[in-house]
Amino acid sequence: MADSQLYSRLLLSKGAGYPLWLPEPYDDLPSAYKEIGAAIGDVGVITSDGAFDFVFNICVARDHPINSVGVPEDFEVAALSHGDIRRAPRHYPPGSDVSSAKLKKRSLAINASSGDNPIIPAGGGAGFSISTSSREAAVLLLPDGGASMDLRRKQLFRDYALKHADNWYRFLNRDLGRMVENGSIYLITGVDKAASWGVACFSQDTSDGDVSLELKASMVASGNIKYSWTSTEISPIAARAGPDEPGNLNQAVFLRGYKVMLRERFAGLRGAVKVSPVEDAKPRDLFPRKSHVPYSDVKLSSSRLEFTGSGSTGPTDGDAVVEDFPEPIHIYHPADLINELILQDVQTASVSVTHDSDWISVLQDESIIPEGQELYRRLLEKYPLSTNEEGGVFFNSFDTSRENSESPVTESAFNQVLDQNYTPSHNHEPGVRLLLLGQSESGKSTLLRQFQRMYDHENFEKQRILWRPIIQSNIINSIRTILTIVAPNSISPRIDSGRSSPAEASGDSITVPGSIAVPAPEGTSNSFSHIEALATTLLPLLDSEDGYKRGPSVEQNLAEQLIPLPTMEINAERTYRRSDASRVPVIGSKELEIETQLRLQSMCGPMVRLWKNSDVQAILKTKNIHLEDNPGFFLKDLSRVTALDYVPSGGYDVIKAWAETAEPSEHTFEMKANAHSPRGTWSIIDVGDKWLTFFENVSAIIFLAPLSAFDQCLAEDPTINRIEDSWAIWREICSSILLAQVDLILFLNKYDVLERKLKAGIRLSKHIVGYQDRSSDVKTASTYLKSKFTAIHESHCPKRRSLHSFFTSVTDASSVNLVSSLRDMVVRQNLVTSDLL
Ligand SMILES: Nc1nc2c(ncn2[C@@H]2O[C@H](COP(=O)(O)OP(=O)(O)OP(=O)(O)O)[C@@H](O)[C@H]2O)c(=O)[nH]1
Ligand SMILES: [Mg+2]
Repeated sequence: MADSQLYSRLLLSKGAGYPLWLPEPYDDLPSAYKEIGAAIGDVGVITSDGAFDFVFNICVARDHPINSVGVPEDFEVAALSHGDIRRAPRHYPPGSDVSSAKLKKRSLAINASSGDNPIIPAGGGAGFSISTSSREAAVLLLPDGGASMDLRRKQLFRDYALKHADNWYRFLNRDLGRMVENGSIYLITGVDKAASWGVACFSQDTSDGDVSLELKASMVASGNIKYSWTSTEISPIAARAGPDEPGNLNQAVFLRGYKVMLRERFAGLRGAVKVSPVEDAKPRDLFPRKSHVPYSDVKLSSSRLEFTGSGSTGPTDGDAVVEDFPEPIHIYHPADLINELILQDVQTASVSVTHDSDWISVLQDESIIPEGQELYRRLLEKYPLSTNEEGGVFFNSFDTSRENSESPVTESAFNQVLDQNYTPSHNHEPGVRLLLLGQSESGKSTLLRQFQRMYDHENFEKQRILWRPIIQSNIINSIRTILTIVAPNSISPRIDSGRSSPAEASGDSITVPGSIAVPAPEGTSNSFSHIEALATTLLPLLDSEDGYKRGPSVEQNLAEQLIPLPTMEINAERTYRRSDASRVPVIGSKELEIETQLRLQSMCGPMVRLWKNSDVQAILKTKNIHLEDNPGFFLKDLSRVTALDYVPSGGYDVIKAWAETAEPSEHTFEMKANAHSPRGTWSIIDVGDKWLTFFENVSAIIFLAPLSAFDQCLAEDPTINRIEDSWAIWREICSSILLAQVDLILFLNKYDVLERKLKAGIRLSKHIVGYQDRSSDVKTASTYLKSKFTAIHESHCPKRRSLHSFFTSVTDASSVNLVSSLRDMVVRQNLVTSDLL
């Protein structure tokens, strides 16, 4: 089987439409077409090498440059209304794959030691490696992601196709001499497009260990990234990558539409139709051995095609019959046999159309698509076959009552649709796309919440209650931190085993390796036994956290409108995340949440006493622990947040709550017009630590650097100061060639905490050697830290660009104003072209 056939056959079962082995537009097509690639309204055929051979488009006028090949005689424009096209610009996030088999995928590390320019494609690292142990597989890899667009009002095209089918075949075969087989004409109603892709497939008789491939990025002269496959196992794998000239979102990886078939008007032909039993059918068996080529008046003399002349059993009116393919390469498309079977069953019909969504809707999670006859059987069970007055037949999978209520077509609305369909790729991404970057706990999610609070207020309000388990977990964490320091002997056995009972734990004989022994300040033995007693009382609380089941992160649970992005394996050296998974707040069941709230309420008194205890405060101070500045600190609000009817407040609790971002997510906001900025859609991506994977079509990056982290080290490497780590990430972002065009906004965050720490006497010079003996006031310190960031920016940017930097405390309500001025700035600085807003 040809590679293209194997590939499409394996990926058809994914239900995304017809997969193209050759996503790039053919070179000889009109340049206006090549720029945008396949689009809604295209009429063409799938070729045996797995491409879409475009002929004309029904949505634009006959003299549109796209229709330079010509249009059928009775051509009329298929008029669409505004809103008829549903667009999902980021349907495929960068680094996505569509694969027929289980795949191990990894982003490749950039080899920093090679001294190469760091090329960081959108997919992260220097490309991807994939491997599978399956016997056969087809895979589509989209390093830069992809968009999808679909016609909402498909009925319009269905009726159009039924009406014009005859004309189309006449035009293609008689006028253009294309010799397209009956059933092959495809009217496109939906397409998935990408700017880059890799496709691969193989099939081998025996499974011989893993098959692996690497899709690697390289930069071409235009400055764009091009991908190519490398493999050590050339033999069984067919693989392609493209495009050759990257830059446009014009590569069609999946098509959806109507397949159109005419009734074969000759008895001899109908008799030749052979339908194989479903169980042992192979793709080529599913097609008639004689193919009908309607309206061809070409004298066919090749061995493949034979014109059988006129006569009672042969074609007349210039029709041709393709006879006896020596090794026919039929392009397998599920809709083809369905159309044939429909026409067999409905003898009065002269033309049949089947939409891809019809057969997709009867797929049942199968790894290989069932044969057409089985699909036809399922379709008959699900939808009625309907005919129209002109002799057209189709599966009626639509709610026709809705069809009649469609809004009338207007000229301007139609033009808008054309614009949507035919504007060049860089204009395809409407609105502002902001990427939030920065080391862990830098304030990315907090800033996002400020955006949500301001611009998606209704949802933000609705979601407040969902933060309660997170806040519960934050409180318990704070108590655990205190007890670990002030009463290690009481709680450490629990930390170790998580299971020992309070009776066991309180025994003096238990020795705890690694626990911190804090000497009791003189004359405080009474107080210390009081602390021990409090610790024993509070121990069950620590257990209650252990009862939390691992679950999705709060970001995943929060809102339906969040678009989850895929988790990718990222090179460990490039993650700046602490690896302590036990710190990830998780959400358990509602019952557990209520139970925990009850416990918290019943222990509110002991918790307050523990926190307020002067010895506890003294010990924390001696050990330089400033709990108030730790993420998720709620001990000052205990009586409020432990109330049974507690609902987190939006302005304070939700903003202060601490939940490590486990999964990247994208959030969309509809921004209303204000005095400075027009209306527009903004999307903000909070990537957690998976940041290398996402920067396609980003308008600006907001980099958050927590200034207060100057006295902290990375948990995973205590030799690295967190501020220095921030500088290292910043350097990497500034120097990236691929980000050279992206505007950078620097948030020097947690200014409030920096100020408190300095006032508390923590000296910057003790932790940042270069600070030397400068003054310890917050102004001097913050200006110094900022100058380090700006110097890195200046010396590492591949080309000059301005930097917008701010001192921020994104937890403060005032940062809402900053967010709104940021909005104006993003617009003013022309970070996006104004026509998009
Ligand atoms: N006081 C203060 N706290 C802040 C500030 N910014 C963030 N925080 C707190 O710091 C903690 C971490 O903030 P997040 O927004 O979760 O940090 P992040 O960058 O999303 O962290 P990850 O998801 O782990 O990568 C939260 O508890 C915030 O309330 C700030 O400017 N001032
Ligand atoms: Mg976060």
